[in-house]
Amino acid sequence: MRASMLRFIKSLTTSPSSHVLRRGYASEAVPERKVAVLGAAGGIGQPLSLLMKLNPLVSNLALYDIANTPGVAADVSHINTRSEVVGYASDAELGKALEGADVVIIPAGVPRKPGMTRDDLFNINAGIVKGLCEAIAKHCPNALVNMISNPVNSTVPIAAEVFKKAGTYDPKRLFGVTTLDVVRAKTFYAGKAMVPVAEVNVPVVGGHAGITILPLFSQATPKANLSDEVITALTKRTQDGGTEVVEAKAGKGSATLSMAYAGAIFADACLKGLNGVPDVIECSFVQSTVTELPFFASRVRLGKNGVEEVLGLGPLSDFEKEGLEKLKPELKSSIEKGIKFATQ
Ligand SMILES: NC(=O)C1=CN([C@@H]2O[C@H](COP(=O)(O)OP(=O)(O)OC[C@H]3O[C@@H](n4cnc5c(N)ncnc54)[C@H](O)[C@@H]3O)[C@@H](O)[C@H]2O)C=CC1
Ligand SMILES: O=C([O-])CC(=O)C(=O)O
Repeated sequence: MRASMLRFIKSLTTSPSSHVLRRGYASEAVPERKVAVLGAAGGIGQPLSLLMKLNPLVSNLALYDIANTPGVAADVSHINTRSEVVGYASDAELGKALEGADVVIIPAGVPRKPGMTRDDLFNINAGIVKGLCEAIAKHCPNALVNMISNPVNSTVPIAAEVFKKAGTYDPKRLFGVTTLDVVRAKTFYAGKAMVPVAEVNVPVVGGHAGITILPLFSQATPKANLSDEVITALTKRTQDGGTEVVEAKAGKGSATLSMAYAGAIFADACLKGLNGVPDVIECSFVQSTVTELPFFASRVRLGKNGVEEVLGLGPLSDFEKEGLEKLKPELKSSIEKGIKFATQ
């Protein structure tokens, strides 16, 4: 997945776009696909919009934000790639931004500052996500929704409840984006295992906050003989990856560039699935029966209707089994908090 993303970015800088459209994404003509980014002018939204503009699977790119959209949309629209770009700048234009969207990516909302948990964002972001999901239910109920706004462990259940209330809920079409956890786990593992990072695969399961993020390094490939101490340290660094960036940015927000990259990888996977590309698998926080919790992140096979199959956890080490039991109470309460907010 990552290799193909790098390939298409490289191809865009060396080839005319008509040429790019014929490259390896599908054997037949590439279908029209509309992607809407909600929160497009933000720290994540801007580089994510750029990356979606570079994606040859996108034919229409709708950029929506409540502030600074016209500048971002004008800027991105000058790039000579396939998609047509339209900016939507106010609540009144949200419906038009969403109409006909195949994939809606939501990085709208406030980011953390040092000392905050993701849950501290709940009071502001829950309301933002609820409003945006009500509009999605109305204007593009069949879209695949990629939820980036934190706390993901609660915003995904909020979205599900909003869609249930509107009568449009399809669990196959709602995704919490946890790809950044996978991106980090791959990078950190490659550094310790001394293997080429592009070849690394590591599933990350659970949720997207602190100890609810559970990287399964026992299943990492290429295999490496890492000590228990190193695995413990790698696990902690992956769980604290967001905080590492928040602290380094010292009050100027959280991960934006690596998140845009991760969001673009996940949206690309959704588009490939919609287009019928086989064996597209990514980790995501989805409605799940993998554990007793109603939502859980694990590997998911993507297809023409969104989630084709939620894959199981596979064999876990004792350390991972312990981590799984430890994360459940926190994840459960974050899920319940989201459901309560949306149903009250
Ligand atoms: N899932 C993940 O792995 C990650 C999630 N995040 C989360 O993504 C969210 C956004 O982060 P940043 O882009 O850094 O924040 P930011 O503050 O730079 O950008 C947020 C954007 O959302 C816009 N916005 C606010 N309310 C809106 C609404 N009702 N409709 C449309 N747009 C609206 C703002 O105008 C702003 O442009 C945060 O909640 C952050 O915690 C961040 C990194 C990783
Ligand atoms: O840590 C944060 O607040 C942002 C985030 O979710 C991440 O970087 O994983």
